[in-house]
Amino acid sequence: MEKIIVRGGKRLYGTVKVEGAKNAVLPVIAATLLASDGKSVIRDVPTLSDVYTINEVLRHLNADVQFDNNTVIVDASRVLKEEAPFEYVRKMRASVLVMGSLLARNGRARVALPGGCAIGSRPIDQHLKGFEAMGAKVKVGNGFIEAEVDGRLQGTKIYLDFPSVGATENIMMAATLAEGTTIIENVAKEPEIVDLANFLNKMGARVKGAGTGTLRIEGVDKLTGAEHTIIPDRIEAGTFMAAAAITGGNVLVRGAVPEHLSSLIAKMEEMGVTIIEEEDGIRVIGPERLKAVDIKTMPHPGFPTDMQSQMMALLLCAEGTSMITETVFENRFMHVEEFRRMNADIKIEGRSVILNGPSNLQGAEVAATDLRAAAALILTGLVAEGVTRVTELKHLDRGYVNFHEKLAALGADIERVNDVEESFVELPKYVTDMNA
Ligand SMILES: CC(=O)N[C@H]1[C@@H](OP(=O)(O)OP(=O)(O)OC[C@H]2O[C@@H](n3ccc(=O)[nH]c3=O)[C@H](O)[C@@H]2O)O[C@H](CO)[C@@H](O)[C@@H]1O
Ligand SMILES: C=C(OP(=O)(O)O)C(=O)O
Repeated sequence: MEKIIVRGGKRLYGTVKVEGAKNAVLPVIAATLLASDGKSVIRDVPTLSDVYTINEVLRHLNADVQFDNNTVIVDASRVLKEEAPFEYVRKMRASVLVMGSLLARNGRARVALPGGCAIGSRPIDQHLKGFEAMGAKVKVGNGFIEAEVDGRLQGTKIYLDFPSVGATENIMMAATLAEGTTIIENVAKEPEIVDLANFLNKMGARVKGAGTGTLRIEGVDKLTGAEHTIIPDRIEAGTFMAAAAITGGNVLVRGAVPEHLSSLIAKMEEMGVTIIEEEDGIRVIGPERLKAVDIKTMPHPGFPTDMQSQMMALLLCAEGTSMITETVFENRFMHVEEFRRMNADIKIEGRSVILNGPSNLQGAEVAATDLRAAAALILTGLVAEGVTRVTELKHLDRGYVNFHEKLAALGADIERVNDVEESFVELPKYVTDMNA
């Protein structure tokens, strides 16, 4: 079994470079399906398992996809198939993002129902409501969602019950080729939405209002492949900012965009962390003692749910009582039990978690429950007494490229091993004394 093994106690120093954003690149690759002409060239693509999965989905749909040197090249000009089967959607829920493009391009899409996952039930009713409002007939049965439209989708007005990131993206993609104008209200304002809109506009779409609460999309007849560079990953950046802060280190997170990270920066400053905006990134200097704060996750520009577990790791080390309230997903506290295995003083009360810090954290064998939990457990291992072993690394590989190598380059005592290769055998004290 693969594990990451961390020995706590090292402060982190140096510079770490942020990759392109996972949550931007997945919808952008899905959007390349809209181009009936020309190739799309997407740069700064991270080598994540999710990227390989979305590329496989596109290949299955009959697009030609190449991925080399952090660049994805897609030629979707051939006739596309219409079905994204369960084997892909099971691996990665974001596979559902091909639905809007397929429906707009083909008039028909058949995508396996995504189902729930470790962080919640995650329905897609808002995506489907949007497609229906644009004239599609949507049928759910036998584990699939089928959407079909006679002729073109029709521009219309859609109000989302919740500013869902995926629904905003899926409906926006579908609307680019609709007849007439689509106005979507109460949309998500995440930087990844803006990145997708910028890419669509380079393809010839007419999308206005990205980053605000209302999108206005004038449908066009045809889209063409375009070139685009993906924005830096604000969650990977935030995770390294947390790594610097938790170890009392001094790290420049190169490529981090301060405007994408305002809520995190504000909370970290409240905790006593020094944040310096430099020309090419954000420098984070951890204090000797972190202060307790309260956090509530919200849609952007609120505090991101994807940083909730990493902040929990940080707050375990803060002095005083903190409360974290999760409002975006109903079940994103699976990591709490794993923190408890590391001796964390933490309890769940409804949709909140109460932490009494600082906990006397101890290394333990823990399992990642989702990708951000994987990162958070590793962060905790950086400061826990003794050795922490983190398993279920398939989650980590969905969202982080070379995570342990980047931490090791900053001075962490960390390695990734297969069980049989594990080199951190705990030797009895008389042996280490003899070797000293
Ligand atoms: C690939 C990607 O970009 N993933 C991100 C995206 O996920 P995703 O796009 O799935 O997240 P959403 O914003 O859609 O979901 C937010 C909330 O809305 C609910 N909901 C959503 C759609 C819907 O039709 N009905 C409904 O009830 C969800 O169950 C959840 O409780 O945004 C989340 C919220 O910032 C992030 O945590 C994920 O990292
Ligand atoms: C929850 C996340 O991703 P996904 O929506 O792909 O599961 C995440 O990036 O933290």
